[in-house]
Amino acid sequence: MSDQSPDTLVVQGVSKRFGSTLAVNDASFTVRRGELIGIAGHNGAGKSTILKVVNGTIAGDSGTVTVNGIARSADTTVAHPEKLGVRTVYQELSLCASLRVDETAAIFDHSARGLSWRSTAWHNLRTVLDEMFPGHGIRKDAKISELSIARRQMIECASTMIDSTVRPALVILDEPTSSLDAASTASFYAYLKKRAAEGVSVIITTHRLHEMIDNLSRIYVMRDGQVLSEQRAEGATKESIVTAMGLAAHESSRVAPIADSSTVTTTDARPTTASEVIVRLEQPGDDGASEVFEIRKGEIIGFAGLEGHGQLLALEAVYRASARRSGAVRAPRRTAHHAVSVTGDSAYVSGDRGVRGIFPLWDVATNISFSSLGKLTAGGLVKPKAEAALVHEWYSRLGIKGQSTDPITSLSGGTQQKALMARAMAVGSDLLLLEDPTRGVDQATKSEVYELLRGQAAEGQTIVWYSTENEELRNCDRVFVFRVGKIVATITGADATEDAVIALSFGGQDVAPIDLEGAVR
Ligand SMILES: Nc1ncnc2c1ncn2[C@@H]1O[C@H](COP(=O)(O)OP(=O)(O)OP(=O)(O)O)[C@@H](O)[C@H]1O
Repeated sequence: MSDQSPDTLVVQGVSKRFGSTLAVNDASFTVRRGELIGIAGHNGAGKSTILKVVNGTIAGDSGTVTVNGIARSADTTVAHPEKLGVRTVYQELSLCASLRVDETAAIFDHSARGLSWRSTAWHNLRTVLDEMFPGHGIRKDAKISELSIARRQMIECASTMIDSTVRPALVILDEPTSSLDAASTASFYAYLKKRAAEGVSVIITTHRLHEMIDNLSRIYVMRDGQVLSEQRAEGATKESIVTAMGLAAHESSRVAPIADSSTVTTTDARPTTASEVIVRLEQPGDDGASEVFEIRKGEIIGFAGLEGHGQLLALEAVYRASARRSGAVRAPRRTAHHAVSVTGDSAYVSGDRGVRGIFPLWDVATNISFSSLGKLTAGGLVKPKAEAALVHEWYSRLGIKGQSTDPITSLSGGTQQKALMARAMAVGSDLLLLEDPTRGVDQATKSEVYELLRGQAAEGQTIVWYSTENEELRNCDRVFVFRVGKIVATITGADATEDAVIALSFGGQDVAPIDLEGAVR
């Protein structure tokens, strides 16, 4: 890039307060033309807030924001940031559930006019989607409500790059890959690098720190509202970023040593103990005989694979097959690929916290205690002290910050996720079913969550854990890898490296387009 080009973004001295919370404190940073930069920080550090002040969605209290040489006071909002070439993907996805994909595309694409507006908009969106996420499998007539969270995330990301009436100059991506698998994430960053070379500037926040290090040029680190340091991505390490965030730079102690993927064992990864079988998944084998996969009491099992290959369908089937009471058994549940039976009750942490997770009108405490009210009740009335004690316990176990009487929506995204984890873990069910449970959660808390899960498992709770973050699968005892709806490999957690999981997901061959989950989630 020419040194003569003006910086795409200059943020100077921006502050923003919500009541007693100083969310952003005198923050300054710069993004040059064609740069991919990251903003890292602990949950609640102020990342989403500063980005909303930059795009003018919310008014700051002080400071200035200069986009492409045009300065404005940070205390003014902007009605149409896209007219300034500023596009944003928010952490909480914002697509309208009742629209079709092509109708959704037209909202972002102001060049889609006239009788053929739908097809113009779809053509422009699909052009980006095909390059950003090859094999995305998204149809123009699908309703947004029918799409998985990963596919909605893909649509939001692609929509920022459509060359509409005003070309994108600054693209702001708040946790854009939090539901994407490794293959989609890799193609996404390859696309961003190409657009950056054409002059588009990009700001990304993510708690997947290795993504920042591998793909961006500079990383700003926020801590308690302040932009405290800047690191060149080349040379930065996870530890250097976590330390700058002010978090203990401890990796999970039990994470297994990285195995050589050539030695991955796929045939003999059976549970080592002979404890009670809690989940039984049966699927037809290639030779017509059925294959049975058992999950035993106290095991941590990962469900892995490329997005949309049946992991979530299986996880939901396990949930639906579980009983209302601990220890009870229900009739097996049949899906297209599996017959599932479960002994005992379960609690489920949804990966789609905006739609299937939080109760947005309730306070934090009620969001946490809701699923445990049965054990907090006497004579039909909730015991306030017992409820407060439960909320207090989980606040401290997961390091939740913020008043428990505040609306859940006033918490940062990662902190809301912690509240959802607390809700499910507090139930004390036989089975804990996790769908990308650490989505948006910072590195230090992740390590604590991993430890908590191991503690729960040691006490006899069985955990089934779907994750798009292959790195965290190493915390599992065993990992089931799915391809085209079926379990194709079972490996030990120690063998579950990113390379091994990807290799098994593809199975050394082209897999069918990812379209198993889309129509049902
Ligand atoms: N609308 C709001 N009302 C009240 N407080 C808010 C509001 N939005 C954000 N906050 C507070 O501002 C602080 C910064 O939140 P922000 O969402 O910017 O953090 P973040 O760095 O993006 O966190 P995360 O990594 O969890 O997404 C938090 O303490 C949060 O509770």
